Amino acid sequence: MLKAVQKNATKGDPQSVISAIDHYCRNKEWAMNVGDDKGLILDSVLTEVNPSAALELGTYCGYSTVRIARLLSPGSKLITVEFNPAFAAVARQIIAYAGLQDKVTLVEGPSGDLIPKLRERFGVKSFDFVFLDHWKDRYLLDTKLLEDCGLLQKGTVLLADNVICPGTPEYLKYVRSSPRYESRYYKSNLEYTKLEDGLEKSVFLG
Ligand SMILES: Cc1ncnc2c1ncn2[C@@H]1O[C@H](/C=C/CNC(=O)c2cc(-c3ccc(F)cc3)cc(O)c2O)[C@@H](O)[C@H]1O
Ligand SMILES: [Mg+2]
Repeated sequence: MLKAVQKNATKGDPQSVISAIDHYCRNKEWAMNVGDDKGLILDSVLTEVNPSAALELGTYCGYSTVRIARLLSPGSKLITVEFNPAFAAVARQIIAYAGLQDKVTLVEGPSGDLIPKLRERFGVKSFDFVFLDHWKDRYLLDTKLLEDCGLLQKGTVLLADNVICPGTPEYLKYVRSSPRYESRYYKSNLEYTKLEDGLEKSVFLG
């Protein structure tokens, strides 16, 4: 994937990096990026929220990191969390190739350990936007951890990938039944396939 970006994308042009990855993953080797179909929904929700402080759980190779960071207003920041050093190393290069390194802080380690430290380490008061795309059985745990750490404020938008495939049943049940969230499902398809998948947008009500 990184070679495809270096070969086919233009340095400093995030859209060309996104297109290079999508082309590679559609034609050469599937990978678990949010992809171009769900990516358009991510773009529109992000543009609507226009966050000054955004969090991504599960950087992987940085595809959604680039999608998010390219749409941030000047001065806004994205913190992305990844515990696999090999994936983090690739992501850093892809983020830098897109020229977005000044907007992105990639933190290496498990989300459960890092979330309670984000305030003291990065001076984050709270997040306006959270993209969940890491291990599916961590979505609910980490959402509750974000609540308990006071990192969500009234109006914070959580956007979760893969709520159908592979699926995140407990997380969905929680955000759809809790009076503290206003939740909505955006139907789409699993990246680079015709299978159904979708994103769940949940607004924290405080
Ligand atoms: C607690 C903790 N802390 C920090 N980093 C963490 C972390 N837990 C995981 N990570 C990191 O995040 C990524 C993991 C993403 C997991 N995503 C998926 O499993 C996934 C799978 C599919 C899929 C669908 C149909 C299939 F047939 C096969 C696969 C599609 C997707 O879009 C996915 O996101 C990966 O980079 C991992 O190191
Ligand atoms: Mg995903």
